[in-house]
Amino acid sequence: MKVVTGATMQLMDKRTIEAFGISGLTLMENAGRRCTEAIMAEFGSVSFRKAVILAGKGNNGGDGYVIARLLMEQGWDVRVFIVAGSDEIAGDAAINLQRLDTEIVTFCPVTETLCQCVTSLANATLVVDALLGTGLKSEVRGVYAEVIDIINVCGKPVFAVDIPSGIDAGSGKVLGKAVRAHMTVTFAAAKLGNVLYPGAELGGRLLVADIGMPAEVVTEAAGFEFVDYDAAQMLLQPRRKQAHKGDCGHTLIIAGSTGKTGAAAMSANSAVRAGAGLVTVAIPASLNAIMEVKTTEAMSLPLPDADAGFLGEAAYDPIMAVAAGKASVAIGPGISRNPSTSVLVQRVVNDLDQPLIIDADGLHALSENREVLLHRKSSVVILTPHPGEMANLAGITTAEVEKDRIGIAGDLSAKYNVILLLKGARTIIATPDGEIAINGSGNPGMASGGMGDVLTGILAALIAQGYAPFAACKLGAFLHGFSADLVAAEKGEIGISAVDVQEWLPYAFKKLSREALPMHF
Ligand SMILES: NC(=O)C1=CN([C@@H]2O[C@H](COP(=O)(O)OP(=O)(O)OC[C@H]3O[C@@H](n4cnc5c(N)ncnc54)[C@H](O)[C@@H]3O)[C@@H](O)[C@H]2O)[C@@H](O)CC1
Ligand SMILES: [K+]
Repeated sequence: MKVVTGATMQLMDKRTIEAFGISGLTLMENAGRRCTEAIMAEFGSVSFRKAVILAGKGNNGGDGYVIARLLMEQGWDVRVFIVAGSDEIAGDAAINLQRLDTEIVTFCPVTETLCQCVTSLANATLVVDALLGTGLKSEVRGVYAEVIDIINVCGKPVFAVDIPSGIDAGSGKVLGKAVRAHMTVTFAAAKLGNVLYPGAELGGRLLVADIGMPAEVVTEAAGFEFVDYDAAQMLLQPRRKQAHKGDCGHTLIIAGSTGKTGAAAMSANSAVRAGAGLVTVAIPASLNAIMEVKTTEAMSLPLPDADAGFLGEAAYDPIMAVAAGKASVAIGPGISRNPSTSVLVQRVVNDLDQPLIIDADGLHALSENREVLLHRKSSVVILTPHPGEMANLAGITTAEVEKDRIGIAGDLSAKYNVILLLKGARTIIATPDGEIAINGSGNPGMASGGMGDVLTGILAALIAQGYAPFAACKLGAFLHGFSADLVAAEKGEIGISAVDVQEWLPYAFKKLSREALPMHF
């Protein structure tokens, strides 16, 4: 699904009107009609049908007037409250306002005029939020903020036009105060504010409506890819019926140290569950016995131990030897932050030419010597930081990362010529040539240790199976979250463990597959 900023949507509107001769009035009519259809689909069968429409002074309000007219045509009782004076409404919105019976319209430019609105809401079937859309420019204050409070406490289903009022369409952030909607109908393409948190949560169920914008305007607009179920399904490749393990790739995972053998085991076992043909997990020799127990399908490879259960430079030669011919190499989960381990990671990342996935303590090692990324031999490097690791890599604070996740991920990806997968609620995947994908799966139950190790294993396995790097990251991030969603559907969100997500991966693949189940004769 395509996602754009509010500013891009305004350019798309402009191009549609100027280059294709489709008027703003037509777009507004279509927008209002699509919203009305969605309302009728949801509430058309209720016996008492009263809509209270709260409109702002701009075109979002204009959509609200169209909805008012069309719902009245369907026999609804409609009341429109406009948070502005009558002289403030202009353009297409004014034309649609004139089409309404003046008796149903009340202007509420100041707080004192809001009591009628509150009274009217008491017996409403639903409230339509047409206060502010992509034109929101600043923090919501004054009478707009009070109306948002009224909407949020009224206890009625809330239908948001384009985006919940108060959400910044370019970031999903709440500008001062925002409406909490049950459902949002957005137009032509989703806005970032519809899919990024907290906007995504405040919008409720999202529908993207076709308002007659030419397909080329939508496809050619600068934007982002939202990886939802349909998009992930398109990425999943069927496996050849004659496939053998040699076709499915051999991945090497270099991981683990004393106290963190679980990270190595989860990465290795997740690579198995994500379909790698063969998995070798390279660990410090003193941990081999426990690794043999924690992994069954994966082969463990004991490496020279620097001391009590961590790797140092003595492991460099054996790693280079065993990595030869591997389809992918993952390095970092639980590998420790010992100085000698960090030096080893830096040398290995510098010298290996296999596709690399670098996570966790591996990223810490790179933060201490970022130049390695510029001098490395491998043409495919995927970094999978969480916001704290990203902050270290970029030399900024975690708060700064969270302020502009897409921008920071994009910048670092271009700077180091790597695919940057920035984890979090709505994982961002950035490529050096400027592509950005946003993952749509996952749930708060994933906020627990080990989830990143599972993702590393999934990515290592997908790359080993021959997926192109960007496709592997999009599909891998989706499967990771989708598997957790399947676990949550069964067990609930709280208490989900990373191993649960690992073990549900085959079900996630199965649910995503377009293939019929194999028939056995
Ligand atoms: N041709 C078009 O441009 C179309 C626009 N459409 C609708 O129009 C919306 C965008 O319309 P507009 O650009 O008129 O803007 P909005 O209707 O989103 O904003 C309304 C007005 O609020 C003001 N404003 C900004 N921040 C504010 C704040 N914090 N507090 C109070 N007022 C604030 C702005 O100055 C603007 O005049 C879209 O979200 C969509 O709903 C649709 O009708 C489809 C076609
Ligand atoms: K709105």
